[in-house]
Amino acid sequence: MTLHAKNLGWSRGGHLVLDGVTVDPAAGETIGLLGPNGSGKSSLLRLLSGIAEPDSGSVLLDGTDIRTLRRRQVARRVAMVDQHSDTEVDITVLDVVRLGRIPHRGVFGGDESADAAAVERALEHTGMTSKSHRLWHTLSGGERQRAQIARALAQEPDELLLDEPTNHLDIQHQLDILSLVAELPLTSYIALHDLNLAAMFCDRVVVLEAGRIVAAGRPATVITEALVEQVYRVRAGVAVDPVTGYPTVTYRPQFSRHLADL
Ligand SMILES: Nc1ncnc2c1ncn2[C@@H]1O[C@H](COP(=O)(O)OP(=O)(O)OP(=O)(O)O)[C@@H](O)[C@H]1O
Repeated sequence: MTLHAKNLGWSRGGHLVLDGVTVDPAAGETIGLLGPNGSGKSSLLRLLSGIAEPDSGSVLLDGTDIRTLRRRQVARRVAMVDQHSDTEVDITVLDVVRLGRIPHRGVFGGDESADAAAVERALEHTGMTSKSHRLWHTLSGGERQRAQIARALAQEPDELLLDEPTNHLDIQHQLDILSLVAELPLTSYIALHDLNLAAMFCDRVVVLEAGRIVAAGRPATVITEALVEQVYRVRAGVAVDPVTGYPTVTYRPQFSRHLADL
């Protein structure tokens, strides 16, 4: 059940962006979306969030097509942090995180103590408590990213969609955010470029190439030298770390390409 992509097809500007994409996570799983630039990861997240509608196939939330659900019903269950989550308005971190509570407010308001507790937990989980009164424009890129993740966590979703959530974060915060997401009792889809982080934190990975799934399964099965070469056109060594058991990718210099140009 949970949030399920069923045979999704989506075209934009005469170009087939997603073609027959099916992903059916078990509740609580962390799904890594991998693939080169333009392979369709963000587009898949947009369809899963309901921001955009597929041309064919469907997105199912516990078996119900999300097109038949009200926006608020979806927003109470599904939170998204996209690559361009930003704000022009100069509000504080606390205000940004409080936005996550909007789907939980009814006509007569909401439960203020539940809202405050959810916001406090989200700030704490993302290490942003001490910065909660800072204005948005004073934050670094990584702090903004953590504030947006806090906003999504304050929403208390069952399903979390993250588009490259680590791209502005230092190593410590990359590991902190991904281990938090992996440990929370949420189903999450995370678009990632870092194959080693995907191997460490994802239960399953789905590899997209030109809008189609070319491999899917446990990271140790999917992340292989052959796959990295086929999908990313990069030579790499993949070894299983004897301590963690995770596959670890080491990239090889691409000298042959330069030599071929000489
Ligand atoms: N609205 C649109 N109009 C035209 N083309 C689009 C539109 N949205 C997406 N595309 C195209 O669809 C393809 C997939 O884009 P998408 O952003 O989903 O890829 P991605 O895997 O997330 O890439 P990246 O790693 O660069 O973020 C790209 O070729 C992109 O140019």
